[in-house]
Amino acid sequence: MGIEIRVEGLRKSFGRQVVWEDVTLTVPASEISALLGPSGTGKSVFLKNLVGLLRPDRGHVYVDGRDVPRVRENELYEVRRRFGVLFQDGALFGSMNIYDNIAFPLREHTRRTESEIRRIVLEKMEMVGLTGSGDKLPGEISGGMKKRAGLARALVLDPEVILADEPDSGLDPVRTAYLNQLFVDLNAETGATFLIVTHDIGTARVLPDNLGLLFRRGLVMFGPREMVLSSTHPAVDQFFNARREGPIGMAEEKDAADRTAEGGPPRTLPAPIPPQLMPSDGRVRPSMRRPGEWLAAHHVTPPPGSFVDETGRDWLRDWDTLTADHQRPA
Ligand SMILES: Nc1ncnc2c1ncn2[C@@H]1O[C@H](COP(=O)(O)OP(=O)(O)OP(=O)(O)O)[C@@H](O)[C@H]1O
Repeated sequence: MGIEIRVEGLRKSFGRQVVWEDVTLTVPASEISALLGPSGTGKSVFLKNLVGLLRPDRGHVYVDGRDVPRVRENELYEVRRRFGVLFQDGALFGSMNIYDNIAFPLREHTRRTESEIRRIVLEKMEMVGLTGSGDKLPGEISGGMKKRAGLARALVLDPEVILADEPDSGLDPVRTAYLNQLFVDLNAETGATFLIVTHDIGTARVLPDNLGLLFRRGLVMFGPREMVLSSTHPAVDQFFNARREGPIGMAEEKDAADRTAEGGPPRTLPAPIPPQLMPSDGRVRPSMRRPGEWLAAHHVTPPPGSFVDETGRDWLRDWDTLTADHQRPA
């Protein structure tokens, strides 16, 4: 099962450059959360602070009662064991085949026998769809396969939290859709907490239970997907609707406060909220909310056309029928 990560008043700078300050949020246990933000807003730095690879200037990161920035070096190892981290490029060892790459954390951090290791590695390879590719070197496989190999390696120690830094960067839309489905399926199967950094608004709109946006040295918003996708906050609306008008500029130095006035109010309605991805094996994830649940509870009207999928099915209206079908064994 997953664990929650509670972040309080976190600040990080490099020299005189403040990356972000006063970041406070709770990444809920066993849910899928995604963190977005313009380039350079410190998303990768944030993930590194969670696992103690970087130390914040101040603030707390509570993981199961331990405050990560303040644990001793030997305790840090215990904390890190609970995380599986998928780095941007998969971070595979180029000279090792895929099997040995995936087996690496087990050989390094456990006393398991080679036959136990083999069972675990083959199981994780099957989970990510890499069965039969164990003998290949990283240089011989595609970018998408490298990401899945990195994911399998992140899974071998059965982590309670999975952090993935731009797992979809460089992938075509079809591979991205498969990878997103894989995240949903893994979350349903393992119950781990997922925090995914992505630039892909398509991913952000359909994959997570919760969404966050980093901008202007802070966390602008973090909360349920429906809340963020229906928000009228200028930066949130601009980012998740990919608009030019709004406070976010071409480069960080153009992200000046007065851009809101410059851009003026958005001239078009926000995009409809799509239905969330469901596990492919017919399960319903515990954190999966009814479409429109958050909106109804907060008296927010969703943008027109929301919750209708590409086949024209209306998930808001027909949720009971659609999920009844979904849960019926094939
Ligand atoms: N070890 C470091 N030393 C100094 N500065 C750093 C270090 N790591 C990151 N930075 C700076 O911190 C800022 C945030 O970097 P980070 O990689 O977290 O951004 P990001 O939001 O993940 O960007 P992108 O979306 O482009 O990947 C950048 O200005 C970067 O140059």
